[in-house]
Amino acid sequence: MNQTSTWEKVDQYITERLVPYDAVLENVLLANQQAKLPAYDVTPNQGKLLNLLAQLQGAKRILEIGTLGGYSTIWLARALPSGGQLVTLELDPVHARVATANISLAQLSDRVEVRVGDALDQLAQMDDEGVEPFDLIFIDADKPNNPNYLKWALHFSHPGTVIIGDNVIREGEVINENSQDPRVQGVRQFYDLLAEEPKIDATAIQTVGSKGYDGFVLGIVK
Ligand SMILES: C[S@@+](CC[C@H](N)C(=O)[O-])C[C@H]1O[C@@H](n2cnc3c(N)ncnc32)[C@H](O)[C@@H]1O
Repeated sequence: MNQTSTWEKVDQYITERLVPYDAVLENVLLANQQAKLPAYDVTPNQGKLLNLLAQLQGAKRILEIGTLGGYSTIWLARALPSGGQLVTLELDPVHARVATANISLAQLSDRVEVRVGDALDQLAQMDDEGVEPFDLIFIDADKPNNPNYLKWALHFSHPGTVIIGDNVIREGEVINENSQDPRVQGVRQFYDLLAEEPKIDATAIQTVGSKGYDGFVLGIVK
């Protein structure tokens, strides 16, 4: 048995025991498939981890960069207390439309705002609007922009804000300094920035993602 398949089998074992079947989330994935969205959503086990981290943090305000069909959005928004708010940023209007319908299906429209457009433009606009800091920020969009998203995440944070970044292992390619893949290089710069940034304390955990062996960066703003 190779390493990746062992990880996948263990992940399946954990999911079967600790992530109960959820009709809404299953329908969300079906709607994404029917709308031909790429299947880049977090896995059920990763979704549950996001939900638990938001609960552990007591997050009342969450920012997500990269919505797709809203699968991770729903996991995160379910952790919000009443009156809580989640803002999610998505470039593709088709993805945003599917996500909006899925969020409505999950009965979370009252607490989720889907903002359509390039995330860097949206973040600058949010700054102009004087949007308040967030308690938890999930970065999961175009990986070459991860260093820019981290800078914005720090800008929209307060001491104690949790910052999470997805796809930071990339089947182990992250350790290939000569990789020609701009996503790998974006993630490597993300690590470099985290390492040199005194405002954040971070590490990464290896998990199984939608495309196999992958992981999350987890950080807390000092
Ligand atoms: C990996 S998917 C997000 C998956 C989602 N977080 C989930 O787990 O269900 C990345 C999303 O980021 C969006 N995206 C890519 N570049 C973007 C950009 N510059 N600004 C905003 N969204 C972007 C893509 O269209 C895609 O829907």
